[in-house]
Amino acid sequence: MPMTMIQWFPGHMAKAKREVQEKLKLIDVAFELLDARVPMSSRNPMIDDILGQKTRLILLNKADMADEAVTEQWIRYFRDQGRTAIAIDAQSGTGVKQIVAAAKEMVKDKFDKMRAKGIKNPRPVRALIVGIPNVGKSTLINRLAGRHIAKTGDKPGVTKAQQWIKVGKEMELLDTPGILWPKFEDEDVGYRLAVTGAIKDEILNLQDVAVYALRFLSSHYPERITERYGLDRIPDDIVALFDAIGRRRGCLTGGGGIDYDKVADIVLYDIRTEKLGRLSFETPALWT
Ligand SMILES: Nc1nc2c(ncn2[C@@H]2O[C@H](COP(=O)(O)OP(=O)(O)OP(=O)(O)O)[C@@H](O)[C@H]2O)c(=O)[nH]1
Repeated sequence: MPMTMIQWFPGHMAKAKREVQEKLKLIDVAFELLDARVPMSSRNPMIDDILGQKTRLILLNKADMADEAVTEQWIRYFRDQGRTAIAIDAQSGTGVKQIVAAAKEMVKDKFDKMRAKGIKNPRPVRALIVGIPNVGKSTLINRLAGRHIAKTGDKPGVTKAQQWIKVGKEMELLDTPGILWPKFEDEDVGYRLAVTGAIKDEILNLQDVAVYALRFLSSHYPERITERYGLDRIPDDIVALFDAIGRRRGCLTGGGGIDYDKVADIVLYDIRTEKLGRLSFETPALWT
């Protein structure tokens, strides 16, 4: 469901939190699904409070689109905080096999205790996926299930019983993920989610989003910009950069000026379809 379909009023946030906490009672491990390109911006700001002491595995999804070196930095960053994070691509399945093994390892003590109490064959490890909209929860559920599980979404008045999806013999996953909200009040977060396509383009001004993206890319990946748009160098002035890309791409208005909306469209399209290569829009250094 696109982000715009969900109205995150305080009451809805409280309800979402309550729903996730109800589900936590049923599971051994929570999979916190983040976007590898923007792990902090795609994180729920209250996640530590919501998950409490529940065993948690961080999954950096869409790693296929992220800068590999930066993803490694994030894995180390989380490790330094005592958390386990693994990079995955739910769409193609890369890394997904590691999930069951990592989850089993994390709940080993709990299951060893069950065995010590005389339970010979403890039940499969039970898990729940939580994450903000569009981070890939349904894609991962389908990937782990090995088949298509219909999205349930919020249907007023329809309460559906929780179903367990079998993931091989050793794991069971709740069929409905926990949907949480991102940190709306932070402007950078909003822009990063917009650049990566998690927030619908209608919510923010497209030119603003492209300005944000080009500024970031100019300082972090300058050669990608110069190569892609055939520029000798990146102009210091952002309008001059829009002009240069616009001229290269023939984004002209009737009067011969530059069509900035068109330039913004092209740049964001190029980012989201990997025409500029694999990109990460935040590094741990920005958050420490
Ligand atoms: N490149 C890439 N795209 C992915 C990956 N996982 C999911 N996607 C895409 O991301 C988009 C959102 O995926 P969904 O699975 O619908 O996300 P969701 O978290 O269930 O979204 P909501 O229903 O809004 O909560 C879809 O277009 C997916 O195809 C991935 O690992 N790599």
